[in-house]
Order: sequence, then structure tokens, then C-alpha cells
Amino acid sequence: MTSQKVSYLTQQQSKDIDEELFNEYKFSVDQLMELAGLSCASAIAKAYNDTNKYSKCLVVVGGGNNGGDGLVCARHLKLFGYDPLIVYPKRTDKELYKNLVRQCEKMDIKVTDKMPSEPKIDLIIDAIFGFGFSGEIREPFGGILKELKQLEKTTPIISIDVPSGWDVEKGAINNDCIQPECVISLTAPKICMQNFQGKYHFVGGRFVPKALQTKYKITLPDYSGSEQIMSPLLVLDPRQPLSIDSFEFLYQAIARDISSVYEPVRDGLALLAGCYILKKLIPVPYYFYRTIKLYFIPYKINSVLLKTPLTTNSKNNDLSLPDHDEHWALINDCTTPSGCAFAQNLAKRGYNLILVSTEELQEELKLLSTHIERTFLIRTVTVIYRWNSPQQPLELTSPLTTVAGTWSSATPPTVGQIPLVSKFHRAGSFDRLETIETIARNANLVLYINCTRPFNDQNLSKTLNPAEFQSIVNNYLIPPMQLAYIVLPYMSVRRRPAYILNVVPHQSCLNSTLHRLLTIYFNARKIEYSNRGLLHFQTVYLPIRWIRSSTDVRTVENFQKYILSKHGLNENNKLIWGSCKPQIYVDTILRQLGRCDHSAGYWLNALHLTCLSILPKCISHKLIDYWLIMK
Ligand SMILES: NC(=O)C1=CN([C@@H]2O[C@H](COP(=O)(O)OP(=O)(O)OC[C@H]3O[C@@H](n4cnc5c(N)ncnc54)[C@H](O)[C@@H]3O)[C@@H](O)[C@H]2O)[C@H](O)CC1
Ligand SMILES: [K+]
Repeated sequence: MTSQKVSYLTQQQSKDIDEELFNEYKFSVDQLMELAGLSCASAIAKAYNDTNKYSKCLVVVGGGNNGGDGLVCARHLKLFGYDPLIVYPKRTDKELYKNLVRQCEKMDIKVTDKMPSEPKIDLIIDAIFGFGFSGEIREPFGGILKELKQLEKTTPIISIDVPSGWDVEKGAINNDCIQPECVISLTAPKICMQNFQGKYHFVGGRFVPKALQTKYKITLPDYSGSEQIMSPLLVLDPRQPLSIDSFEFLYQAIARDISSVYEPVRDGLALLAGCYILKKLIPVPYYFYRTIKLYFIPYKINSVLLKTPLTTNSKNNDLSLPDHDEHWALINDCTTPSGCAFAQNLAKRGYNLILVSTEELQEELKLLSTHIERTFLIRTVTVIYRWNSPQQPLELTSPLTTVAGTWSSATPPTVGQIPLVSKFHRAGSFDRLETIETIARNANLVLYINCTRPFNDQNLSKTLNPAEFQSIVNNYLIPPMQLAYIVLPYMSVRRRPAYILNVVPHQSCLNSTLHRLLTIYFNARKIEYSNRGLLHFQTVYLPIRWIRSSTDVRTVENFQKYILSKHGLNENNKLIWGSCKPQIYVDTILRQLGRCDHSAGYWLNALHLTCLSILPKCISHKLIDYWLIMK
């Protein structure tokens, strides 16, 4: 099991380790700088891998070793196909630095003293100050940082080791501080990174010998294979009682909210909690746990919400899994971006996974399973199952064997002719971002669009059989729960306003089970956060016919542009799309929609992609009003 937690270093610790590397371990500065700069370039190439979109890189270099890292990084970026330009206002009069500059110039990288006027830049690499920074910012860097702060609105800033101008421990001390989109911590993150809210955080600089790590009692990244960088886990401030993605947390939160509202549900949750504890102590057959989670709880909720008697004719679907005394987690819909994220997060923590998806996504499921097994060295079992046709028996593929140690990142596995890595890059969500964490860290505005099949509420309360109900719970409940219990609390703690609109495609969904459940959850949350006035939840009806008839929305891209322009938002606003694999998603949704008009499904899906998007620093009340007028 690999633990990905890393220690945060104080300024003094960083300096001590640095000094010891040079004095005791006899590394030379240029050796470590080369590795540091290479890590930075590798991280940039990973996060901003489209060299057509991100070509021109402005590397702003300071007078210390952080600046040296920047010079090395520029050279590697050039080799990776980027087009760097170096701004080096205060040159260091040392042989090492002169050589680094010469190497760059010899590679056709321009080195200037001043910031270019009206630059056309795709990325900014901030190599001004690292852990050596202290006191008031002295010129010319004060002026340069002000310029960077302006450029930040349109261009991503990537900071090497520490965002320049930040206190190494206290972080951004005022609103003038730059807010980089990406930081590459070297050796280990500095304490200021505990409050980092940008999109990417990497750790690089893989050069610290084990003995030094032991001496300073610090946890350093557990790099896999020959990797030079890794993404650290989101480590929350221990004073905050939240765990971002644990199932325990989810169920604790549900238990707290629901049981205060509906007594009958408490039994189910008590049983679940008991079962959970039992499962931790002794091996419990997996299907027992699953039965409770997937059948008993929904029935309990059903019986309360729909005022129908609890039915007990559930079939005993024996999963025939061997009993394990390890931790297993089941991920429903694991081929969706958030499912992938969940799977990856749990795998990182050493959970073995039962990955569930539908038969159209079998190939993806297989790829996901293999990739996760090989990356995290855990075991997976894949299950093909469609929740909304419960008569279909659970089909369990044979457990895949663990292939520890036989795979290297230089030769990614292929399925047919398709290398796994490119497949998932195209598919999006996989190793680039952990969707849930990204949303939680960045979102100011999350719109959740419920884009599954509209259903008739009358039928729901009168004729819905338990199996149908189960399908609804599985289809409708899980994504809002992720929002309600993972994304929202995290945003609240970070004092970020959240407006959740549950946009429904049909009037019959206005008072749906989902709406009622969300209302219960949000009311409970509101009490907790109401004083801050940060939380807003509303279900609104967006007619399908409008989406279908609107001429402005012929493609997903158009639609995104349309939404932005409609709300006076600049197209340059950086959007992070919640879901990155529209085509697969569209296919699935279309099939799920079944009887529905395909174009409606398509546009609903486009809407889903659009509205799960995150608009940093531009919460627009107008946007909310607009949706409400649509209603
Ligand atoms: N062990 C490692 O992790 C390694 C990290 N490396 C990189 O080195 C920097 C730290 O380098 P150092 O030279 O000690 O300090 P800085 O570059 O952060 O800054 C010194 C530089 O900045 C000037 N300065 C300081 N304060 C101010 C101020 N208030 N206003 C203006 N100028 C200021 C100072 O005069 C110097 O010129 C670390 O972060 C890593 O990026 C090594 O490359 C390898 C080992
Ligand atoms: K920096």
C-alpha cells in the first residue's frame, strides 16, 4: 500500500535540509538544481500537455536558487517542445548562473532584463523567490509581481517551490499576492501550501536520501517507479473535522442529517454503522455489506419519503466474492469522471475496489481496472451491471491478478492498438485531475444538472416497485450526495459561496424524490452554515424544448461560449469542465434515456458538462437569476 501523504516544511527545516544536502551529503548545487528544474518542466508538461495551446512560456527568474531552477526548467521546456522566453532582471554574478544563461541562449531561448510589453503568453513560470524569501519585496520584483497579478486573470501562473511574494509559512498575506494555478513543491511542500487552492499541486525534486528523511522525521513523497513528480493528496488541516472522500465520512454525514429528521431511517443507518465497524474488526462477507448499503438503506428511505410500506422481497444476489479481511469499496458508475476520481482516491489509500459499470463501457472498465491495479497495487473486481434494469443478474468477471512490478511508465500497457495512457488522456478525467478534489478546491459556483430520464411523480408514488425505486436511488442519489457531502462542506469550510441548482428537464421532476432528499440534506447543512449565508439550493425546471429550439447552441463549445457571453463573462475566464469525456457520456446518456428524444439527451448532456463547470472568481448572480427566469 502506498501512502501519498507528505510533510509540510517550515522555512527553517527547508534551509536545514538544503544545507545538509550540500555540506554533509556533498551534492553540488547544479546537480540538485538540474533535478529540481527537470521536475518542474515534467510537471508542466503533464498538466499543460497541449503544446499547441500552451506554447509561449514566460519564465520570470529571481536572483537565488529558485531562479536557477527556473533557468533549468526553461531549458527542459524547450526540449519538450515549448517556446520559453526568460525575464532575468537581476543577474547573479556567479559562474553557475552565467553558464545556465549561456546554455539557454545557445538553445535559442531569449533572455531579457525586462518584462515584454503586450506579451502574448500562454503560461507564466514564476521562479522569482523560493524558500529563501523574507521581508518586504524589494524592486524590481515588487513591480514585476504586480504585473503578474494582472496577467494572472488571463494566463495560468506556475510557481516553482513557493508562490513568489507569499510568506513561506503564512502563505498569501494580502490580496496583492499572486494566486498561481499550479505549484511544484521541491523536496516537500512548504507550510504555506496548506492553504493552496489552485488547480494543480505537484511535488518534485526526488533527491533526498532516506537517512536525511529519517533524521528530520518527515514523510516525503512515495514516488512510483521512475517518476520524478507526484501529486500529493489533499491533506486537510487537522483542525477541520472533514475527510474529503471517505465513505465513513459520507455515512457519518448522512446519519447525522437524516436521523435528526426521519427516525425510521436511523435503524438502517445504525445497522450500517454496526456493520461497518464489524467489517473493520472481522471479515464480513462482502455481499452482506452491499445488501445493506444498496438495498436496505434505499428501502428505508423509500418507506419514509414515499410513505409506502417497506417491501422485503429483495433477491439475494450473492456476489460469490471470497471473504477478505482487507478493505474493499464498491464504486458505482466508475467509468464517469467522478467515479474514476473516487476509485483513484480510494485505491491510493489501499482499498481494493469493486468497479461497477455498464456493458457499453466494458472496455473502459477493463482499462480502468488494469490501470488502477498497476498504479496502486491493489486488487480490483469488475462488475457489469445496469442499475436501472435490476432483473439483469450481476455478472462478475474473474478477479484480475495483481501485476506488481512488471509495468513501467515507459511502456504503458495497450489494449488492442490503443495505449492505455493516450486513451485515458483523451478520455480526460483520469490522471490529469481528480475531479472531485478539483471541484472542491476551485469551485465558486457548482451547478448540478440532473440529466437522467424524467419520470412521472404520480407513478412514482403509486406504482413504483422496489426494484424501480432502487434504480432511481442509484441514479439520482449518488452524484448529489457527492456534492452535498464532499464538495459543499469543503467549500463552506473554505468560505466559498456555493449555489447549487438542481436543474430538471421535466416538470414532473420538480418535486421528485431527489428534490426532497436534497432539501433535507441542504436544510441540515444550512443550519450549520447559515450564519455565513453561503449556501443556496434550488430546483429549477429548464424546458427541453428551449434547449432544442435554441439556435445558439449547436455544439458543446458554442453552448459554453453562449453561457459565458449571456452572463457578461469574458471568454478568457478559465473554465474547468466537470466532465471531460463528452462523447462517451453522451452515448451513455442517450442509451439511458431510451424513449427520450436523442437531441434532448444530447443537449441535456451538453448542459450537464457546461454547468458542472467551475468559474473561478466570477460568481455571477446574474447567472442564477437567468436560470430562475428560464423557469
Ligand atoms: N533542497 C531543495 O529543495 C532545493 C531547492 N532549490 C531551490 O532553491 C530555492 C531556495 O533558494 P535560495 O537561493 O536559498 O533562495 P530563493 O531563491 O528563494 O531566494 C533568494 C533570492 O531572493 C532574494 N530575496 C529574498 N527576499 C527578498 C525580498 N524580500 N525582496 C527581494 N528579493 C529577495 C535574495 O536576495 C536572493 O537573491 C528553493 O526554493 C528551490 O527552488 C535548489 O535548486 C535545489 C535544492
Ligand atoms: K517561485
